[in-house]
Parts: sequence; structure tokens; C-alpha cells
Amino acid sequence: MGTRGSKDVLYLGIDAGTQSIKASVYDGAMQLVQERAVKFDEELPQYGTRAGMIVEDEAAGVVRSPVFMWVEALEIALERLAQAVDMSSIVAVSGSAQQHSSVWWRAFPTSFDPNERLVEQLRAQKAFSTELSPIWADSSTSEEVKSAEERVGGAAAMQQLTGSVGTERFTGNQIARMAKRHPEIYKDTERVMLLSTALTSLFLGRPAATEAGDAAGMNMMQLDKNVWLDDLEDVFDAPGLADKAGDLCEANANLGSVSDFMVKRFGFSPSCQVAAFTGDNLATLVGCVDRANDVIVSLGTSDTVLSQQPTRKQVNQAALVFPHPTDQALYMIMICYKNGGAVRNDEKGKDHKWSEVDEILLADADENEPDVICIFFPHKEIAPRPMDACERAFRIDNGEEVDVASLSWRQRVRGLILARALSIKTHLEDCKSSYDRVVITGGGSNSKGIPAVFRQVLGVPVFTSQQADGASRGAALKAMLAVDKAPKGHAILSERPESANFAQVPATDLYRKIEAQL
Ligand SMILES: Nc1ncnc2c1ncn2[C@@H]1O[C@H](COP(=O)(O)OP(=O)(O)O)[C@@H](O)[C@H]1O
Ligand SMILES: O=C(CO)[C@@H](O)[C@H](O)COP(=O)(O)O
Repeated sequence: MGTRGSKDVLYLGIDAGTQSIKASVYDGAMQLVQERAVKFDEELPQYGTRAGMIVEDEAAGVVRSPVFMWVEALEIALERLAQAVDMSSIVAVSGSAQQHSSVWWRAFPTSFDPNERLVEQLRAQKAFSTELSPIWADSSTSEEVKSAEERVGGAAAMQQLTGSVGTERFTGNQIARMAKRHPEIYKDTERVMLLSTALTSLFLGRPAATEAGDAAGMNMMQLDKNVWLDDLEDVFDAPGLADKAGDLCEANANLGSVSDFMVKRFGFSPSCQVAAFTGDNLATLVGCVDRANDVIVSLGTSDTVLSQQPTRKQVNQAALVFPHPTDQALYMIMICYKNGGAVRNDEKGKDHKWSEVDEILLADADENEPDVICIFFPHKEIAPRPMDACERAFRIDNGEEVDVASLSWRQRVRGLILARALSIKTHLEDCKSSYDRVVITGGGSNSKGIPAVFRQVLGVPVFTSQQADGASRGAALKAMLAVDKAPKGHAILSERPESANFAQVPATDLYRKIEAQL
């Protein structure tokens, strides 16, 4: 018998983002029941991350995150949740994780002791061959990308085969770098998994297969067949990779019951099912799409623009193609800006509140402090094409460059959000012939001001998801789908009627000229 619609059953959606892990419980009508989050920098300062990341080498683009921090945060989130909800009513769990990031298992434990903390057990067993995992923000693999592309016949061939051109943060290239520069770690690794797969495995208590949606973010999977590349080991110059990568599974796979450890430690029912976890952007799409044509803008640590379509048609090399996370007849198209929420955090600074940012964004234009377009990339940007790090500003009427040192904080804040909205508008002009509304989600959707800027710049109605974290909602929906085929379109959206008041919205042609000189 189906369970959807019942309020007696619960579904758990985990979202392991760059800066925090969230665990959200929904009832059978997909109403949020409880949510618990663990913020890495604030609550687990012993790991020394900034925005959840450790920049090991800025110049070389080496960015890592501590794998034990992820495990510990998951454990704390589940402990907190268990104090708030009846965990035995959860009939299925699924999750999402920052894409491309990898977990390097030296040996997956053969058993877990319910009387011990997970993090301590994994430490004691030396479960990981490296404690610092390469993550999506890493851009250190340009050599490996070039080599992998050459081996499959060039960038276009890689795009045709895998859905994306060779991409620095994609896991296959990260694995190739590890095999070359740290062969001792590579050799000592039994399984290398996406973070989403590693979390699935922790719920199952055994190594899981990799979900095809997230696997498309590795440059390792043949997109239309959902199987690994035939010559995986040659392409990435990584002996034994086929074994280390494990199996693939389809997006909606139900992988079985939670482990005995999960039952005894957190109170899950032994019959609670684990649906394959996916990438956070894929889950966000599931959690936020209400109408087929909706464009989703996720303002997390990165900013992404997501849409779904029935063909794999791409407009440019920045557009990455993934199998849809729930509907096999569709594809997800994504672009990802690296300089997103973490840059906005820095611009806000510790001395200001988000409400002050909102006030500035919603204020009228002021001719004494004319609005400008601010391109602030503390890190090399990856969308809509690779661009060097820079801090530059341009007039909104004619695109002339302005001295950044002369700008007030107000001009910087307004200019930063204006630039992102303009970049997204030009990208949407390139790739969608028609879109009539935009849904904003992720931490940035808590803002009053940012949706208003998007509304004025894009000129279409702007909505936000009921809950800022669309990804954990999408994950819970995936859990529901794996045990009970639910209809699509569960997003609960609210329109954000306020518009910002820039004196003029720069033409996209002007913005294109600015972006072309970066
Ligand atoms: N009120 C707010 N106004 C603007 N941005 C906000 C607000 N609250 C949170 N954020 C943004 O949300 C980001 C975190 O978003 P989140 O989706 O949780 O990230 P991730 O999934 O990458 O961990 C922060 O970097 C910050 O920029
Ligand atoms: O690299 C990508 C997508 O390709 C990023 O979007 C990561 O998936 C991180 O997501 P957030 O933590 O910013 O939500």
C-alpha cells in the first residue's frame, strides 16, 4: 500500500553542502516536520575550515575538506534529529552532497559498533587513505583534464561522451591527479567515492553503488548509457580505477535497508529504506521545480543555474549535462559559478548583518553613489567560462571601468549582486528561448534584497522555495519516490513581489562586453 499523503510516515532528506550538513524530516504530505543543521566553521572549528574548505595552495587551486568533519557533522545532525522526532517513523532516507567531492576509503569497515561514535570508529580503523578530500572548489587539475580529453579525442568528444567537457573539479580528473602526485594514497585506496555515495554507504553499512545523476559530474560515465567509460583506467592513467570506482546505479534506485548501526544508534526502523543519494544541485532541481519550464537559481557557497529539458542539447561548453535525478526522460542542464555565497559573506563582513545588506539592496538609487557593476572574483571563475581572479568595477550606463578603491560599501554590495543577476540573464538568453519565472533557493534565498534584484534585472516573477534548502527537500522527495511513486511537482513556492530600484538595468550586450574583457 502506498504511504504518500499519510502524516504518520516520515521521510528524511540529508543535504551535505559546502558549509553545513542539514537533516530535514518531511511527512507524507511533504510538509517539513523538523530540520537540524551543523555548520562546519562555527560548530566544528577544530577542523580549521573557512566556509567549509581548506585552501591548501591558492596559486595551484588546491582546495580540500576534512572527511572526518563531514562524518562528525552527519552524526551530530542525526543525534539532534533523534531528540526531536520519532526516528522509527522514517520509512525512507535519501540525501544530497556537494558535487564532485570525493571520499577515499582505505578499507570500508566490515562492521560498525552501535555503542561507539561513528567518527571515532572510522578514525580507529584508519578507514580513509587521505583525511583531506579534494572538493568541487579545487581547480588544480588542468594538466589531467588536458590529458583525459586528448585520450578520448578532444574536448568535444569528452562532452559528447560524458555530458561535460573535461572539467577541473570533476572527480575523474581529481583521481588522475591523486594517482600521479600521491601514488601512495592512490594505491592505499580500496574505493574512491563521491561524497554522495559515501553518505549512502554509511546509511547502508556497506559500500554503495554510485548514483548515475551525480556520476555525470566525474567525466567518467557515458552519459546516455549510464555506464563507466570503457577505457576508464587509460583515460585517467589510474591503474585499478574500475575496481576502485565500484558499480553505478540508476537515479531512483532503492538500495535496501539501513544498517543495524543506524537502527541501534539513532533509532531508525530496521525496515527504513535507503535511496541512492545524489548531487546537491540535482536534488535542488527535484525539490524546487514546480513547472517544467522553471529556472532554478541556487545561491549556496557556489551559485548554480539549473533547468530541465527533454534533450541533451547544450548551448555552450559552460553548460553541463546530467541525467535527471528522478525522471529518465529528462536531462538537467547546469552552470556553476565558483564565486558565490562565500564571496557575499566576505563582502558583508563580520561587522554587518544580512538585514543591512537587504536595506542597501532595496534602497532607491542614489546619484551621489552611482550604481556600478562589480566583478569580484577572489578565486578564478569557472562560469560562463574560465576567468582570472579579479576585483573590478564598471559603470552601468556605458561600461567604462571605475576605480574600485573609490567605491563605498553600498556601491560594492549593490554592484556585486547586480553583476551576478546580469551574468545569469545573459546565460539564460543564450540557452533558454523562453522562461517565465525563476525560483531562488539555497542560503541566499533567505535574503530579502537578492530576490528583489533578480526580479528587476531578469524582469520575470521571482519565487523562493518554502524552505531555503531546496536540496534536502529534493532528497526527501527522492526517498519518497524510491518507496512510493509520487507525482511530480511538490515544490512549495512563494512569490517575492518586491523589486529593487536600480535607476537602470544595464543591457545584456553591455554586460557581455564587460565580461569579454575579464
Ligand atoms: N539572510 C541572508 N542573506 C543573504 N545570504 C545569505 C543569508 N543567509 C545565508 N546566506 C548565504 O547562504 C550561504 C550558505 O548557503 P547554503 O545553501 O547553506 O550553502 P551550502 O549548501 O553550500 O553549504 C552563505 O554563504 C551566505 O552567503
Ligand atoms: O561544483 C558544483 C556544481 O558543479 C557546486 O555547486 C557544488 O555542488 C557545491 O554546492 P554548494 O555547496 O555551493 O551548494
